[in-house]
Amino acid sequence: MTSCPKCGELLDVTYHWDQVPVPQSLREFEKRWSTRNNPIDFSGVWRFRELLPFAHDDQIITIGEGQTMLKASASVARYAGLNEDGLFLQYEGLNPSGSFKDNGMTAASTHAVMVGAKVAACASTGNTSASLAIYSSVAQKFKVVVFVGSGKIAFGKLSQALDYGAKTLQIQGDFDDALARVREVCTQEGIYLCNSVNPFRLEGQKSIMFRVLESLNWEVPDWIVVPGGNLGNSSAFGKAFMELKQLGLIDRIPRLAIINAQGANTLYQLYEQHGMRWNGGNYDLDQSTDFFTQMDKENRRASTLASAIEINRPVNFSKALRALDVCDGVVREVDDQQILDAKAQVGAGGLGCEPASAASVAGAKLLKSEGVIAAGDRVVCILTGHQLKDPNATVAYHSATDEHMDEKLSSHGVNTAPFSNGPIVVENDLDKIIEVIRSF
Ligand SMILES: Cc1ncc(COP(=O)(O)O)c(C=O)c1O
Ligand SMILES: N[C@@H](CCOP(=O)(O)O)C(=O)O
Repeated sequence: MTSCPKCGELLDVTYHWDQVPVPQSLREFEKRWSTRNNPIDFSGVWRFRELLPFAHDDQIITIGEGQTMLKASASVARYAGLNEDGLFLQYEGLNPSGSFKDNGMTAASTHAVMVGAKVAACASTGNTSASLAIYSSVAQKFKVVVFVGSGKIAFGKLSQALDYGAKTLQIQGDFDDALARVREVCTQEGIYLCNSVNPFRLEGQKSIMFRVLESLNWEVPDWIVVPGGNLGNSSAFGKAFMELKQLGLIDRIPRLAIINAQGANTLYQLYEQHGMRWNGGNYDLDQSTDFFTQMDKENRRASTLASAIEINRPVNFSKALRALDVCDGVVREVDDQQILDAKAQVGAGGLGCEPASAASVAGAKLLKSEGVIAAGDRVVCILTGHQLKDPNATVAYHSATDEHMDEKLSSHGVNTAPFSNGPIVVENDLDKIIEVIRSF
């Protein structure tokens, strides 16, 4: 069960903190750096286990997730208009399945096995399914069924789920349809659901913020900027900071910027345009209900090249409102042109990422241009997924010219490729090749 049978709201994990041996200072977690030969201490999630204390050590299923890094990028900072030492990229593409989802899936898989699940399922635009499938293939404790919308998954991601042995159901419709359906199926069949409706998954995703703080020598940055899709990450980040503050482990909370793609901007519309707020959970439900009724009436579908955030009905909507409240947050939308341009800058300026991830950098640039982020702020952009996840979008961007744009790009409003770095066709002739190389 992932939601309250009475009100339908998603469940949340809460702890009796007074019964948990929480360290007095975050620095105490550094002790685990020297015991990294223990798999639980090696994990970038479970080495913070006192902050997600729902499993015993011997129950934890880990495959070395969370060995990720925070890296300053001067060139991406310049692109965003920030001071050269002020922009950091939290690179979650280093996870075993290549996206941030592994932080959550180690926790969800652990809980699935704790409750004796034999089958787990998810709907996915690709990364959730890749992550769930790899945990199942390593743990060998439960089978996996994945629901994907037709034509809505990048091949890099689909190939992972297939290879890791998940059964994949391609159903008519998009991610929102697939998620609604898998929720029904899981309830009816008693299957363990691993989307971000699962509160234990979000417990694991809190650790991304613990590692950001750790990399900044436990100093709180000014901003966390994250792409917003189903809003699991933003919800988890808000919970992480809320709990750290309650526990007295940090003295201030960074501001949170959630960046929607323009073609999938439900949160942006409801938060920034309709002024919806958390208000202790007593937000005006009617306002969102009307919004979604209208969405259904018009059969309004999410549409963006950043397929991982092509989501119109974010299930964690209400938890994200809480996160925005905790973190004095803002929401912005960026279009596909801004996303792909930012992606090319991230690629050329360190690490690389998939399209959805680059929404964070595009969003930071936008917020700086609006004066919401100041040039001297310390800004952490979350790069949620590996560069190899969606090669089609990348190659299309780099091969496009102003005269000749890829059809799919232009149908999504991407009409120029200012940072294009496409292959140069050159005759297989030594002199000609050298001439080209010398011209760089
Ligand atoms: C690469 C990538 N970035 C961002 C997101 C959006 O994250 P969230 O759903 O937690 O908002 C997803 C999937 O949801 C994703 O796969
Ligand atoms: N981008 C996601 C969409 C599903 O989100 P989830 O966080 O609810 O699992 C994916 O990779 O499938």
